[in-house]
Amino acid sequence: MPRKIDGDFVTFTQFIQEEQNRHPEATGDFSWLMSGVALATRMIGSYIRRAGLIDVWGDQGTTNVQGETVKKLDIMANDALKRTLGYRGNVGIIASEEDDEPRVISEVEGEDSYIVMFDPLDGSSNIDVNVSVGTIFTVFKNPPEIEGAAKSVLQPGSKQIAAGYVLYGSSTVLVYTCGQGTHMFTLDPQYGTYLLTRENITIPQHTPSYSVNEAYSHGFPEGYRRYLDWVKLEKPRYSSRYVGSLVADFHRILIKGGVYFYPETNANPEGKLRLMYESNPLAFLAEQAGGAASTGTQRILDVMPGDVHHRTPLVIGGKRNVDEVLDMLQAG
Ligand SMILES: O=P(O)(O)OC[C@H]1O[C@](O)(COP(=O)(O)O)[C@@H](O)[C@@H]1O
Ligand SMILES: [Mg+2]
Ligand SMILES: [Mg+2]
Repeated sequence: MPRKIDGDFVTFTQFIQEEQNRHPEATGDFSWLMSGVALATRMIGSYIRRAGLIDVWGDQGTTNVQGETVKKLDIMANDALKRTLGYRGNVGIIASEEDDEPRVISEVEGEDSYIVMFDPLDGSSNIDVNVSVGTIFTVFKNPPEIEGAAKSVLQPGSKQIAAGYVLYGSSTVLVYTCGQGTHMFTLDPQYGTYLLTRENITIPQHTPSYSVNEAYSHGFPEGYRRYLDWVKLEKPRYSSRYVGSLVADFHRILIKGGVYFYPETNANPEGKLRLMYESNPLAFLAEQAGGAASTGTQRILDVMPGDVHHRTPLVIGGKRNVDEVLDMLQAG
């Protein structure tokens, strides 16, 4: 059972406060920022749970900077995050999958100025069919010495100060790290509060399970095809799971282990997933849970981004599972 304080579950806000108390230099602004993220995800969760009762299904009728068809819920989620973060006063810059460029939202400077980047709705192709989707976020310090939002956001993932996601599934869970382990909170629908349910999660080192969209494997680099042939012959037999929502596929691996990969493909020669608000936050969570995350040739958190929508291949999961894939890639 999760840790309790005086017999009560630990709330997300209490947990952040505890972490901050371990940092005497912290000013408390950070927990105010995180409460903004938590509020926005509760709003997004309520839209998702009422899908069909309110108009959230279908396309918005526009295409985003990624060239993807934008869903109504992508925009509703994006607006919810921008609104709640906009009120915080300590968020200097935001960037989103759905916005062309990062934007300065307040002139706050110095130690208490943060950058927040997010994928407001992850797994868009699953919205209309009631399959789990998510929201992914990451927080960096806003470097006062760098001019302009476009440059300020270009920091390697190793500089993240916090990251997480919310999975809108059979229950709504928030998974979070600020570099002191990876922890999970479950939304109590009765009180609308995120409560600590798993602390210091550890990804199993090895689980015979992989997750990939094999429909594209003919376009994968040879090493990945070699891995897929190898796992099918291995004893005990590996199982395969693929939801098609990155957050849902990653969450299963966080709890049960295995490996997820989205390599370079013919359609996406640099990979499909975005470094800043998909691969980096999940890599931070995975490493804090004893797992690993790679581009196939480099640790994700060491990648220097070229721009805010930088794409990257991703191999993520239990350490030994990831090593098995990387060994196949190197065994060229
Ligand atoms: O349909 P594909 O090519 O397998 O891609 C699925 C992947 O694309 C994504 O939907 C991309 O994320 P968005 O939905 O946020 O654009 C991931 O969640 C998922 O893992
Ligand atoms: Mg996504
Ligand atoms: Mg998205």
